Amino acid sequence: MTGKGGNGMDVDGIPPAVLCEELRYRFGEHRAVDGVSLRVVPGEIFGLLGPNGAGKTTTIRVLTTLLPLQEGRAAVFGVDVARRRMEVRRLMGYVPQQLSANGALTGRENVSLFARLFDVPRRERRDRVAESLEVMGLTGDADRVAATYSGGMVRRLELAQALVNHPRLLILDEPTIGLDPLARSGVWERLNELRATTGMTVLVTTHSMDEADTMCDRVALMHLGRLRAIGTPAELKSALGEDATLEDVFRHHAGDALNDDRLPQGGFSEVRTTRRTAGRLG
Ligand SMILES: Nc1ncnc2c1ncn2[C@@H]1O[C@H](COP(=O)(O)OP(=O)(O)OP(=O)(O)O)[C@@H](O)[C@H]1O
Repeated sequence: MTGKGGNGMDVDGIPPAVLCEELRYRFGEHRAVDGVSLRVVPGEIFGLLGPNGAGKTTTIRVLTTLLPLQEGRAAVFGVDVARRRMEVRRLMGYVPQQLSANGALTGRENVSLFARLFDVPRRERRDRVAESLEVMGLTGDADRVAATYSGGMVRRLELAQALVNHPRLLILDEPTIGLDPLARSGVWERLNELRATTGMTVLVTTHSMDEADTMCDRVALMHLGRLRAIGTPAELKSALGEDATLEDVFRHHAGDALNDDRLPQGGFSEVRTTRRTAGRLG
């Protein structure tokens, strides 16, 4: 990681892909995000980890400008999230936890819709849509309605939708939730290829410590609105002991939060965790 200079710039003059400084967000009296500071280096896959209710989605929603910035500072490639919202939106692709594809449309129609929403110039749309579908391995299935796709294909379709904008930063909220191991590795394979070919920065939230360990360059462990640890998976594990897993690291910093029923999880999170993406489209 490069060193830190003044006004959020890294010393080599390149702004971080994501910068959060003392970010806070409250829902009424409840502090969902409580003083989060982090920087994501351009080109890395950065994992924001934590149990239900940790504040991951709220952090992401502030970064994507879907929630207003209440306190602190956030910037994407040096562009201030509070003051230059439209510019920030143009820099990023976002795949939320909620379904963002329409089962009644074909894969190609779904991606075309996003190309229009993102204002991709009309003469470039066809090629951009085809390119995004190709990158996500969906060319052969592009003209089938999405309701016939498997869960893994739906997730890759949602990634294709987010990519049609040629974003510099891709933000993914639980991209592999509800998918079987094969579909999970399919999604990660495509993300890795994408990063290798475009140098795109990826910010991903996940509950899965195993996935984060293998797939992320660096991770931040979040619990009850605060960051408890940040570093490469190897650094975090070796600081704890020779055979430590990332899950051990998490337990060290956050107790038994990974399966603590007393946490403010809410029924909806439970449903989200277990539902199958394909089923949602049927
Ligand atoms: N719209 C809302 N109104 C009130 N409280 C909310 C709202 N959205 C989230 N919260 C609360 O804020 C806290 C952080 O929620 P958030 O969704 O950011 O966590 P998370 O780490 O993304 O969890 P999950 O993995 O379940 O998505 C939780 O306690 C949650 O109940």
